[in-house]
Amino acid sequence: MSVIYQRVALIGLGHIASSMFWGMKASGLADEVTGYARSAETRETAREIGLCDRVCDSAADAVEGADLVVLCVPVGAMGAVARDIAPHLKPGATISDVGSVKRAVIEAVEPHLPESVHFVPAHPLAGTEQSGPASGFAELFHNRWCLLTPARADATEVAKLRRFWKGLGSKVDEMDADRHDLVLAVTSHAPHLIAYTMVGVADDLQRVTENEVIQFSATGFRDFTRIAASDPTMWRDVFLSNKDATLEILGRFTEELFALQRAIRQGDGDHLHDYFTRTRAIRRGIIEAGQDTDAPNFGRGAHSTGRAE
Ligand SMILES: NC(=O)c1ccc[n+]([C@@H]2O[C@H](COP(=O)([O-])OP(=O)(O)OC[C@H]3O[C@@H](n4cnc5c(N)ncnc54)[C@H](O)[C@@H]3O)[C@@H](O)[C@H]2O)c1
Ligand SMILES: O=C(O)C(=O)C[C@]1(C(=O)O)C=C[C@@H](O)C=C1
Repeated sequence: MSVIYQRVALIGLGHIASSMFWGMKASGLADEVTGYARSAETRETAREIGLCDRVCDSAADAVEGADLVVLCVPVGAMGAVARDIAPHLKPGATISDVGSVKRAVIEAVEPHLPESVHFVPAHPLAGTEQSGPASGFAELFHNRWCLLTPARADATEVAKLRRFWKGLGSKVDEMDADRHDLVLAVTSHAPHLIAYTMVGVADDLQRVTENEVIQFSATGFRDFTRIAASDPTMWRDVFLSNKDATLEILGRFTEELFALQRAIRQGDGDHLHDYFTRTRAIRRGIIEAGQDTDAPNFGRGAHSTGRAE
């Protein structure tokens, strides 16, 4: 891979930024990567582990001369960061972000940006329950989608950012920001809230059963505990920033849950069996379409229908 942006600035040096940095180094996508994080402790850790070619003590220094600036902070902090860096941006630079919500980020960031820069918000659909500067790894984005929701940019700059994310190993697509927020409310935000709730319920119960819940927890529940270990600041901001879509999905979820609850109470086995048959077919369809790269049989007889470039 050849260099796509001479200088890249990462603002916020946590899980996603560190994965981007190691990925850029592995693929040679940038000549120099500068970084800034708000806490002195994070900047110190970054220096110790060699995260970024240059760690700066201010966001202004980090973005000076950068061709690509990526905001990698919690969604609720994006607006304030954009306001702070705006006067220091290089004309012609592309500003992007990795926030899990797109409409709220566009509304918070765009008003601060000078006319002379491009703004191409992005969301890599990849991550783990880890956070912080030491948690990143170069392969995080491999074979994962990265969705771009261009706000103010010409086609050449959007295409350049597409190439950049492809260079990090992602499949890239474009989406309208509102559509993105609704889709992600279904596939990521509501499931996280459900995992948080289930682990909270188990914790309450544990006080009654003294450790049995965790000791004998099955694989499904362990997956819930992994998700529920995700960063509290990040997820607080996601729910507060994607309020309408999340509440819409949770409303539908609650209706379905009540229907299943009634079927159990009334002994309506047909309802339960039909429902589970439908959901099983959905999972199998995803695997057959080759869209679940984690599935044990991925790549065996699977064909891709993705629109990745
Ligand atoms: N973790 C995931 O699974 C995942 C996946 C895709 C997208 N995202 C999005 O990526 C962004 C970063 O998430 P992460 O997982 O890397 O979080 P993280 O907690 O690992 O890192 C966030 C970093 O931002 C810094 N920070 C916080 N407020 C700041 C501010 N005002 N100014 C400067 N730095 C500040 C923190 O010190 C930390 O270094 C979030 O917007 C999140 O929604 C996360
Ligand atoms: O695998 C996980 O731990 C994740 O939660 C990653 C995940 C997701 O829901 O898939 C979480 C939030 C992001 O915005 C993108 C990816």
